[in-house]
Amino acid sequence: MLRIALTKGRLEKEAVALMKHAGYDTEALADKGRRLILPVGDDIEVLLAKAPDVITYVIHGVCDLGIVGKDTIMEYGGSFYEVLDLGFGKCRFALAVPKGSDFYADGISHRIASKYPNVTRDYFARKGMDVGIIKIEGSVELAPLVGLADGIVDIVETGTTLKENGLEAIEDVADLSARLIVNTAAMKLKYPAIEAFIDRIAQEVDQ
Ligand SMILES: Nc1ncnc2c1ncn2[C@@H]1O[C@H](COP(=O)(O)OP(=O)(O)OP(=O)(O)O)[C@@H](O)[C@H]1O
Ligand SMILES: O=P(O)(O)OC[C@H]1O[C@H](OP(=O)(O)OP(=O)(O)O)[C@H](O)[C@@H]1O
Repeated sequence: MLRIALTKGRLEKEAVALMKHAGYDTEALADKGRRLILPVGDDIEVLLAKAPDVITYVIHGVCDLGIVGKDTIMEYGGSFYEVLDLGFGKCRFALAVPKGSDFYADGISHRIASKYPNVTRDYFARKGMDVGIIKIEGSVELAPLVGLADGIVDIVETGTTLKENGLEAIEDVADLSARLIVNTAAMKLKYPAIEAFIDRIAQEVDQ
């Protein structure tokens, strides 16, 4: 039996579609109601969790595999194998500021709001810049609008949220997409089953 932690929300639908195209029986996932653990055929069960919790379940070994965004992997890290770029959930991390503002002008403070403080710290550390980081849980675009921050590091997909709130991306931080991760011990102990799953999914991703 393999147990897979799947990020619920935005990544869920495409992850389920990918498994279905790979030949897995995803009927229970399509009609899940409020259930959080769903069977996929006889040999797999899928657990639905918030993104950072997917990593927690995989690291602790209660799930063998996980499907999670690269954003979450970059922010939380941990010891696991990242085996496949699943090719959906494509977006990017960007640094965005109020349109027309000069973030790097002399005398400007560098307060950055983000749901991803570690990613933000690492990004500016690589530039040799010490910035103030304000952790925000969502709708991060609000922070510069009300003067809480000078800029944000956040996910950008279409750019609509930035545009409609008078912000502009000035630097790309990283390309993001959904990834398949594997618990390190499970990779050894359940290798044949895990390899078979990775192969079937990888074939679909390539197409
Ligand atoms: N605009 C977006 N475009 C593409 N992928 C996105 C976008 N926003 C988030 N994602 C991806 O989907 C994952 C889950 O995002 P989702 O918004 O469903 O959950 P969340 O970030 O935990 O927010 P919430 O608290 O609203 O559930 C993110 O970790 C990221 O990988
Ligand atoms: O470039 P866009 O296509 O506009 O997408 C980007 C938005 O999507 C995400 O927010 P989400 O809807 O998950 O809400 P949140 O801000 O509460 O996390 C992200 O944090 C941006 O706000």
